[in-house]
Amino acid sequence: MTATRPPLLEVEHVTMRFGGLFAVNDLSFSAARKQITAVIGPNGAGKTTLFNCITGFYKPQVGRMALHHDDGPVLLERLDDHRIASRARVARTFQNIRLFARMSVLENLIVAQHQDLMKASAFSLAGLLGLARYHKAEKKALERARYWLDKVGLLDHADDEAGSLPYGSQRRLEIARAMCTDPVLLCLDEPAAGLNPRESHELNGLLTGIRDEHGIGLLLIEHDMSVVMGISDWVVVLDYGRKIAEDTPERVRRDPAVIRAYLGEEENEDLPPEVARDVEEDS
Ligand SMILES: Nc1ncnc2c1ncn2[C@@H]1O[C@H](COP(=O)(O)OP(=O)(O)OP(=O)(O)O)[C@@H](O)[C@H]1O
Repeated sequence: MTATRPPLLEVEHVTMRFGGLFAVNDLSFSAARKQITAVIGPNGAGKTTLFNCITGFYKPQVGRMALHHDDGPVLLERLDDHRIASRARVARTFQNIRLFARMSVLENLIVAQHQDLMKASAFSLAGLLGLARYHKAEKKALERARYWLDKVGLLDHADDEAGSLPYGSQRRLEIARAMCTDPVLLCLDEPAAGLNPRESHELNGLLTGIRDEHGIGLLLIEHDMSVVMGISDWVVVLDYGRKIAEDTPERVRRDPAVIRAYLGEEENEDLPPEVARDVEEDS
């Protein structure tokens, strides 16, 4: 008999309080390998706080977050953010782009691999002595950077200043930078924010490509429902820090609790367009 493999990420009873406010309240869900799991919910529902817990920026007061590698689980709540990136191999992008604006596009991707390069250089010694293993690591870092620049369509801009790129390209560069750290879980905080419909469509292709070709898990916070409904395999819905639904995109958008959370006491115009269309069709 073969034991069932656990999901990639298991979040169990996570609670994060700020004073008396429960930003995330007794939240449990899991995210699978080779799948895109979206976390959605109205403003203030607790999505970013959840990401901050998973990536070590916050320590939840209660709960367990296990990332299952082939050699066993890593408990994220026990690690600081650097170890979560390097040991657990969780990468993230931010709601507000955080690139090194004055560095070149390529340099941003090399800096992201700083950890590997430092190790290979024995913390500068091997680099200073010109040892082969450092050159090998340096070559690998460059190859990886070029691979991801090609994937996000920025190879021709490798030498441009990152801050000079159009907004949509900076978003793609952030994703490339996160992928250069070779994660098993990629957390994306509103990657489609500020993108036009064409860029949003391209983003969908990039993210499904990462899922299908690289076999990692993606955790996605997104308000753009065309992205959520178009590419997610599973959707977790938060409201006031609590999980109110989790299901496939098709079922979640018809869920009365989800519709109510987005509607509040207001009229349909507050609904994401994809959900509003379903409500109209159903009525
Ligand atoms: N550092 C903090 N200190 C105090 N309260 C906070 C802090 N961070 C978040 N909150 C509160 O926690 C709640 C959840 O916020 P969070 O940013 O996680 O929501 P969100 O779902 O990501 O919202 P949005 O979609 O607007 O980005 C909100 O009421 C917010 O004001």
